[in-house]
Amino acid sequence: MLSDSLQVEGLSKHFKGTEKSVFRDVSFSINEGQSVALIGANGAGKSTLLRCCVRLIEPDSGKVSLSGEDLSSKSGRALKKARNRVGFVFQKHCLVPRLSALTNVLHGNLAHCSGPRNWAQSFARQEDRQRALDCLEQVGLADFAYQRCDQLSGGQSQRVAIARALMQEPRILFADEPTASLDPQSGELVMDLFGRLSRSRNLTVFFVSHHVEHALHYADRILGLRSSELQLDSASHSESAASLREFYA
Ligand SMILES: Nc1ncnc2c1ncn2[C@@H]1O[C@H](COP(=O)(O)OP(=O)(O)OP(=O)(O)O)[C@@H](O)[C@H]1O
Repeated sequence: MLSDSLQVEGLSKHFKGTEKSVFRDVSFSINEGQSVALIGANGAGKSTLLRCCVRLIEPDSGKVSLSGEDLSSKSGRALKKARNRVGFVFQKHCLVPRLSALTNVLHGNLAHCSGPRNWAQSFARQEDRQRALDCLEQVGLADFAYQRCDQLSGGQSQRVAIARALMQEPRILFADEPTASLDPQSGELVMDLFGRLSRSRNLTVFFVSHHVEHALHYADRILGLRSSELQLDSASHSESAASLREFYA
């Protein structure tokens, strides 16, 4: 499986009409197959940074590259194509509730399709349906393929959202507080899944979390945003729950 590295150089963002910059001059890089956690207090700028990395939010300055390919200079179709290499999992899983798990996962393939957007409902090719079933199998939900998503629990829904991201065949996965709405056990399941995917597919994973234990256990490296700066970039084995909690003080 191909995976991407991420290089971020001197990224800054200031929203118009607000007093101070969300972050200034942030630089870091993530190697292929690495799992990296981003921590920081509420409002520190974690979601904004994640989105600026793929220009879902436009940074004011700085450069972002995927495996050395500069995203900052791209626009239109070229930017969309590069972005298709990035899978996104959000805190709110954004599934279509009345559709089955399988159809929602098939939507992950839309980025690679040129035909009409409603094809996924009934005209998916057999090989795509099989691939979607395989993605559901990987997240342990093969038996729920034909269940409507509004009949799934929060943890199951989040795993469908991960299967949808996998359907896109991403080379790097961004996850923004993927366990925020889950109970501790479902949260562990989802994080275990990221760990497994990172190892088995050599998938690069960049996730935001408020759980210092998740950051310590599931990430190779931990980044921390505070006072508009990247103040922590450290191997997780050099940190402890106490040292990370201090970061929130
Ligand atoms: N579109 C926007 N316009 C103006 N300000 C914004 C916008 N989006 C975010 N902000 C501000 O930028 C700051 C960082 O927000 P962001 O959501 O990135 O923080 P966060 O670290 O992800 O927070 P949380 O842990 O609460 O999810 C906040 O002060 C927020 O109010």
